[in-house]
Parts: sequence; structure tokens; C-alpha cells
Amino acid sequence: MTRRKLAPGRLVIASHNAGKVREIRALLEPFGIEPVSAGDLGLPEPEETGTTFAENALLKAHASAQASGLPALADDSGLCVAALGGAPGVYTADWAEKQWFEAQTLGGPGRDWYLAMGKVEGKLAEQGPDVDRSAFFICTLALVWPDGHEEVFEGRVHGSLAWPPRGTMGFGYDPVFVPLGRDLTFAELDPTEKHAMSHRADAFRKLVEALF
Ligand SMILES: O=c1nc[nH]c2c1ncn2[C@H]1C[C@H](O)[C@@H](COP(=O)(O)OP(=O)(O)OP(=O)(O)O)O1
Ligand SMILES: [Mg+2]
Repeated sequence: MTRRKLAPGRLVIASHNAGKVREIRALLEPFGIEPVSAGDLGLPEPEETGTTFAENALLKAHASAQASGLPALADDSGLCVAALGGAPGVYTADWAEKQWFEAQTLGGPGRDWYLAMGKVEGKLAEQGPDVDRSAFFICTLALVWPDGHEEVFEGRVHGSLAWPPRGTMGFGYDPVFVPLGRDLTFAELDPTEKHAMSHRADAFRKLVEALF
């Protein structure tokens, strides 16, 4: 299929994760796009039944594009830990169980990120003190138009897992992820620094190159 360019105008960010929406807004800012989030439009959160990042990103983008009549950009992402055979991977959000409490400083709505980071650390610790702590974040972006046209891009950032969690910026698993070549976690880095190197920024760079 031929590439389709993204024209300036309204676009739905097909995500219900406030941290992601904030980052995607910042990445879109230079491009004359007016982003509205799926939450702003009151769109429901689709069930993520896919077994790959691309399937889930496409499923979320199609749902928002159809419901809104606007192009929709979805992000399916996750943390892949080498010593855990790539887990939690596509199930990264599921490892952070939904709790009854209100949104946490570092999380999407009601997800318990500290519990999730603790689960990852617990499984690493089972393998002893010399366990390989390397991990990467992956981000698959799917852009879908109301007529069904699809574009998909993937980005990664490699690094290692720290324990205990450090820092208050970012969201999700940021307090335990140290990108390669740095000593600070993503939650300790200024957002502009995270945007220069993150999996989301990497995927976004490819999107911009292809679609603008
Ligand atoms: O930069 C990141 N820094 C820290 N953690 C991250 C990042 N990027 C993804 N993650 C983790 C948390 C997220 O929840 C999960 C992906 O799950 P994923 O289904 O794609 O997102 P989600 O359910 O939170 O929001 P939504 O599906 O509405 O976009 O991986
Ligand atoms: Mg999700």
C-alpha cells in the first residue's frame, strides 16, 4: 500500500493513559496537528485482545478513527526483560493491576505501577544476584484514517533495570528503567531528555519521516 501523508488538522490520540497522551502531544507539537485524546471525546477504552503490539495498536486506532471520523494515532508499548524471556512484553499494562484508588502520580488511571515494578524485580531476584538486568522498551504506533488506511511504526530503547525505583517524572515503569549510556532512570530525566531517546520518540521519528 502506498504511504499516505498526514495533513494538518485534528487527530485523535487513541490512548487512555494520561502519561502517554502528554508525551504524544509534546511530540506532535511542531507539526500543525490539533490533538484531542480519546478520553476528551469520551470514547470507550477497547479491550486489547491482540497478541502483538501491532495488533493492539491497530485495534485501538481503528476503534477511535471509526468512532470519531478523524485520523487516530494509537500507541501500544511495553517493557521486555531479557532474563524473563521478553516478559512482561505485550502484557506490560496487565502486570499493573487496576486498583480502586484514583490515578497515581506516575500511572495511568488506577494502575498500580509500584506493584508491577515489584513483580518484575521479584522474578529477576529469583534468578540470583548475577541475573542479566538488561531490558528494552518497545513502542508500536498505529495511525489509522476513518476510511481504514493504516500506517505502523516501531521504536525501541535499550537499557537496564534499576532497583529500588527512583524519580518522580514520566509514568509507568519509568522509575526502574535506566537507558543505555546514562545513570539516571527515565523518571529522573527531564521530559525533554526522555523525548530525545525514548522508544516512543524513536517510533515517532520514523512516522515523521514517512508521513510529513
Ligand atoms: O515510556 C514509558 N515509560 C514507562 N512505562 C511505559 C512506557 N511506555 C509504555 N510503558 C508501560 C506502561 C504502559 O501502560 C504499558 C503499555 O500498555 P499499553 O496497553 O500500550 O498502554 P495503556 O494501557 O497504559 O494505555 P492505552 O492502551 O490506553 O494507550 O507499558
Ligand atoms: Mg492499554
